[in-house]
Amino acid sequence: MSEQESLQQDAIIEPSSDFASHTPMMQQYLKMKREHAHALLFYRMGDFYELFFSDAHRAAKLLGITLTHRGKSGGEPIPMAGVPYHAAEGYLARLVKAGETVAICEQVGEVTGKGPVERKVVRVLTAGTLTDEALMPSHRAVRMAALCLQKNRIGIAVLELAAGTLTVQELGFDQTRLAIELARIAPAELLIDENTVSESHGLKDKISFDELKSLANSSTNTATITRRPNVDFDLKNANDTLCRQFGVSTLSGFGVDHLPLAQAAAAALLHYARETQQSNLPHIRSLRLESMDSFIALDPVTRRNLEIVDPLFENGTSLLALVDDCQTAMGSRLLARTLMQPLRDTKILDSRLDAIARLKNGFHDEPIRIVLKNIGDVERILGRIALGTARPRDLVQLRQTCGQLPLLHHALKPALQGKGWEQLDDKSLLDDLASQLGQFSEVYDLLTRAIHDQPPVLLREGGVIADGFDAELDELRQIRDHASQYLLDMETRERAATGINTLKIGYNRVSGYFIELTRAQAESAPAHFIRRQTLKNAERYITPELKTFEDKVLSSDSRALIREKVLFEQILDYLKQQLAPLQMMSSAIADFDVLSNWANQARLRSWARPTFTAESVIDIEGGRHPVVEALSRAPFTPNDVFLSQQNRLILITGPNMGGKSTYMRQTALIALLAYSGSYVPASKAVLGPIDRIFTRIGSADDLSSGKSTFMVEMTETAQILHHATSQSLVLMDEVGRGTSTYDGLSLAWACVLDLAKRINCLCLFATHYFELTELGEQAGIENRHVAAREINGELILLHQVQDGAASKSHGLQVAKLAGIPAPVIKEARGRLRALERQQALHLGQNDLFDQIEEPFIAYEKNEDLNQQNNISPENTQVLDEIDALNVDNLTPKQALDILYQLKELVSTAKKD
Ligand SMILES: Nc1ncnc2c1ncn2[C@@H]1O[C@H](COP(=O)(O)OP(=O)(O)OP(=O)(O)O)[C@@H](O)[C@H]1O
Repeated sequence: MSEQESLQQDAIIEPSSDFASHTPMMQQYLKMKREHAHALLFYRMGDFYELFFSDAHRAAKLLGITLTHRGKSGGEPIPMAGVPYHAAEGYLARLVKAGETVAICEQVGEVTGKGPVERKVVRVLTAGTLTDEALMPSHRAVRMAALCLQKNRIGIAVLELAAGTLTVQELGFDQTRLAIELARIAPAELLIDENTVSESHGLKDKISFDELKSLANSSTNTATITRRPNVDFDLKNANDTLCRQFGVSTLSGFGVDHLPLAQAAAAALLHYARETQQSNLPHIRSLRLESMDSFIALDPVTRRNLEIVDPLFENGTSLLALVDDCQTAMGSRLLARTLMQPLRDTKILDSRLDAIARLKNGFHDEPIRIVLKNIGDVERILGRIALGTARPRDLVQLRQTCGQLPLLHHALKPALQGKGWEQLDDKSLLDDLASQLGQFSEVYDLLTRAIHDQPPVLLREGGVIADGFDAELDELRQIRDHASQYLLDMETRERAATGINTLKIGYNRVSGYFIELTRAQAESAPAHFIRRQTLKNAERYITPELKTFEDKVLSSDSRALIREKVLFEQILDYLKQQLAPLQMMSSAIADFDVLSNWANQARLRSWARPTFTAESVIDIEGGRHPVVEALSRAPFTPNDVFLSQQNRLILITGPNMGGKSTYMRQTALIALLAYSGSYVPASKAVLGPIDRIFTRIGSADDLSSGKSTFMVEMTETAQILHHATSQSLVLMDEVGRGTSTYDGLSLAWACVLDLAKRINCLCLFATHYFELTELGEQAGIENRHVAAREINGELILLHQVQDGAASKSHGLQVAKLAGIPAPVIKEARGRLRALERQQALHLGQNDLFDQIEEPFIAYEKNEDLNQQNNISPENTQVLDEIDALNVDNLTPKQALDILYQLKELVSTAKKD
């Protein structure tokens, strides 16, 4: 067994508890590890980060790196794993993705030769506090949330550290609402008070720990749960913490002074961010109060079903992926946020739609988008500037962005002047945003003068600060680069001054630089030559000038680096002073990007501007499903939807593959897009208020939660029946199909009535139960169907939604299309007829599993029989019908009905 294998298999060695028995370096390590017990400690050793003891085992396992050992502790080898510092980012990214917290410990002191170099944990990386470019996805925001629960209320705070945005809300505790909020926020890390949560009691007995975990890790998000000290959530201190952060004496300006739990949650986030970043977070300058009532609520199931941000299947396309053609990463992230939280305030939406109209109609978005292409991710760059972790190339991108601002103002001009402007508003959003952009010519000038055109990735590599920016740095570089020329020049000068032509300037490691004269010439040495060394035939001197030069040359490289660092820090300090207007500029750019993107999408895809009304309606003409339309090669068939005060529920019937799900989803997506402030895939869309979108679409076994398909279906249905209101949009696809026919039918029946009559919501209900279409006679419920034709036995799906119920299911034809073998289809057809006959005869079957009264002949046998007797299947059917009749039990009305049916069968057979 190799040493590596034996180490992997060994029990994890813990450090000896006798502190004094460790080497000074190990003592330093252990002290630091004690302070960061829950983190993997990356301990800097020269060009490596090293991990020891159990950290080494863990890192070796997670990263697949070699586990070895360094030195001994209590007579045992110390397990060690290491990664080179210059390649650390990739490893860090993998660890954080795996949910680990990593403390980075750097050497901060000088090497003195006495004891270990001073070290300090400079940063702690956690899933929710990432800000490094290489560690986070560029198009997805990384957010961290904190929950503070007391009695029946909960405070929720959300921090996006890289962008410096902090939002809070406080609401009555309700698990469903919490689920909706966590799905909207999609935090990467969730902080909770260690005193209020336990494995056995969950969060103050209100929600079990497993439930909380599953809310934090819904189908659309994965979050690490981090327990934090109770004191971080202290209600009394929270106000102070926040006031200090924002430099105010009261929080009333933020509208949160009466929300102690929201404050406590926000304070907990700040404590954590400060601790992990070792920074006072200067870019977090305010706090925004949110209310979940300002958004259309979307639970995790609905987000998933509608494939808003993530597709249901790996190769699928989400709505976001389809419509995101933003030119900047900030724009893409804002677009995702916009779709994640559709707004209910139609005034804000209308102002955004006005802006899109103006951009789109005059084609003004095109030049804007061209300029935006050259703009960097300033939002995150500013975050790194504030945290002191900005890198040279961050400043290059900031410079480039500032350089683009005059071009952006120029590109905006026609849009601001109002050409192509439809519905003029007094106060235009575009004007507001343009005024927030600013010019930043000073920042641009400074960065142009200060930062090299193409600096290296890291400051410590040198060559970041441009030549000509700082005289001291220039001189140091000059000395370093031109030392030999300088010496030659000095030599020429000294020869001329002394008249000694053999004067030489030399260097050796012991004495450094010197001027050498022959013994004979030594007498002519001028007074400022200071004797250093006497040789057999020569004298060596130093001069003040040469001494200064020597000091400069010998240390010029490291001094140049130190000087560069000082200058870089000064530039960061200068930029920190400008954070507020720079952040405003970056947020305006993101807005322009999103608005231009919507304008471009609307034009490309022929989308129409939606209108909002106070009446509870959904009136869509020529609606299309944006993703199906874009991805399908065949032309998409547009369809109308009309739901109003009188028509609350549409029952949709029709064949499989007919387009029922597509029709329902497109209705929800049109509403979602409209309430995200976008044009929509329809020729007209008028929408009334919507408080929440619910979906019960498709189903997959949720084996991890131990729920069967039917159980999942019923749980989701129950949620809807409990929580939908008259302003909710509800999509129900084939409810009841997961159980026996009659059970399912009865449930679906009762659900339709409850949705339409009691809840009175806006509802689309797709079903294969034709019996349900009877309900279409009732007030508020309307039958519609997806049309299909059978021509010469071939099924043609028209995807057109028409009034009335479907007349036929065509299930077997669709099965045939799907490639079910012909004998199976034939068998199914026979079975179907028998079933239909029984239904027609009102013999009633309690359950599909009951024995059908009539003995059924297997299809092969049946076929033989038909051939023998030369009886067509239709004839057999008619004869079977008659044979199965129990004439004595029939009422005159039933007898007449059967006669009609038989006649229908015969005439259909004749036509075929
Ligand atoms: N309006 C339309 N225009 C063009 N193609 C469409 C339209 N609606 C649906 N389709 C196509 O038909 C396919 C099936 O649609 P959909 O899944 O909505 O059918 P369905 O009626 O819900 O089927 P099932 O009852 O089997 O669930 C879609 O994937 C799409 O390719």
